[in-house]
Amino acid sequence: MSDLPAIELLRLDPDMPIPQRAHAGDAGVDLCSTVDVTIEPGERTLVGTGIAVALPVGTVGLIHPRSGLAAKSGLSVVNTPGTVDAGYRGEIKVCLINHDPRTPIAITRGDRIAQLLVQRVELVSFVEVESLDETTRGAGGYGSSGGHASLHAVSALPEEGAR
Ligand SMILES: O=c1ccn([C@H]2C[C@H](O)[C@@H](COP(=O)(O)OP(=O)(O)OP(=O)(O)O)O2)c(=O)[nH]1
Ligand SMILES: [Mg+2]
Repeated sequence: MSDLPAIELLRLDPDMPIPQRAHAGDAGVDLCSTVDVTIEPGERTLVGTGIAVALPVGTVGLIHPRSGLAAKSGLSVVNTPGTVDAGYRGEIKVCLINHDPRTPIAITRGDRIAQLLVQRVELVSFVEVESLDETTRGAGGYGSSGGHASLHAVSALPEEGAR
């Protein structure tokens, strides 16, 4: 499926399964937690996956949340997507967060808690210049193109008495 050679993978925890695609052609392989842990609402925790890999230079591992768990329980990854550098040989860990405001999330050892994608990445260099070329966007960003009028956070509205 990929032009890249099979990626060397070490199981630091031999009980963990080799990360698998749920379906052929899926972008990510699922990563499992090595620990039992309960994450309280709004809390985060770093969990091990028992897996280490040797990614080829010119690729990056990206750790994404699983959408089903996100929708059902509010489980996500704090630094989504997590970046696994090609030179990293340590255990892949996942910084999980419970976004649900009320309900704790119980993780059991072996649960599939996140997914790892491997992508090619450009290892560009940078050159300092005096000015940049002109574009139609220019320095406009952070909403400069409009269209979010109805999406402002409630806290951004003026106080009741001030309206
Ligand atoms: O979700 C993640 C993110 C990172 N890592 C590992 C692999 C990665 O190569 C290393 C460093 O990650 P990153 O560069 O994002 O963190 P940093 O805070 O900049 O640490 P460092 O100073 O080690 O680069 O930590 C993980 O295991 N899981
Ligand atoms: Mg870094």
